[in-house]
Amino acid sequence: MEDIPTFLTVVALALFDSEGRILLQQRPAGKHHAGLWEFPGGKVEAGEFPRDALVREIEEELAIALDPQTLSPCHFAEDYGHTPIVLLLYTSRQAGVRPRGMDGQAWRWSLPAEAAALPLAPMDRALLNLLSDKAA
Ligand SMILES: Nc1nc2c([nH]c(=O)n2[C@@H]2O[C@H](COP(=O)(O)OP(=O)(O)OP(=O)(O)O)[C@@H](O)[C@H]2O)c(=O)[nH]1
Repeated sequence: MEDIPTFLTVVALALFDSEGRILLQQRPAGKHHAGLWEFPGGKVEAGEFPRDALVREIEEELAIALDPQTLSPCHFAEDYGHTPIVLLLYTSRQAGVRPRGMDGQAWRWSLPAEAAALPLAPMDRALLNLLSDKAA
């Protein structure tokens, strides 16, 4: 059997603030799905565990030192497009976070209803609906 994964694993974070808002970022120009809003995160690299990949991505993208102890596995989504992807969504309520867009990307805190009105990355609308009950 070939030692090649059949799908990409992507990890993403729904970070809640004390008002039940979620941190979203806009995919930068030049990337796949540029301009769409998403939960911060990215691809799990070979040899990495998902939550380590998430801590790395959040540091790289938003200069947030995420405490892994605050992470809870929450939902997953799948997209069987050209490159099949399984996205693992975690939540965190880590306090005192001050994001910086390290790729020059925009970011915002949004209530679930506000987030639903944004143009979202493909798998995110379903994930947002599942998250809405966790906002309060
Ligand atoms: N990070 C992230 N990716 C998402 C979300 N929803 C969703 O459909 N995706 C898709 O999952 C894939 C993740 O790739 P990515 O581009 O974020 O990963 P990465 O930062 O490691 O990519 P790179 O290779 O450009 O550095 C993209 O096709 C992206 O559009 C989401 O909420 N967060």
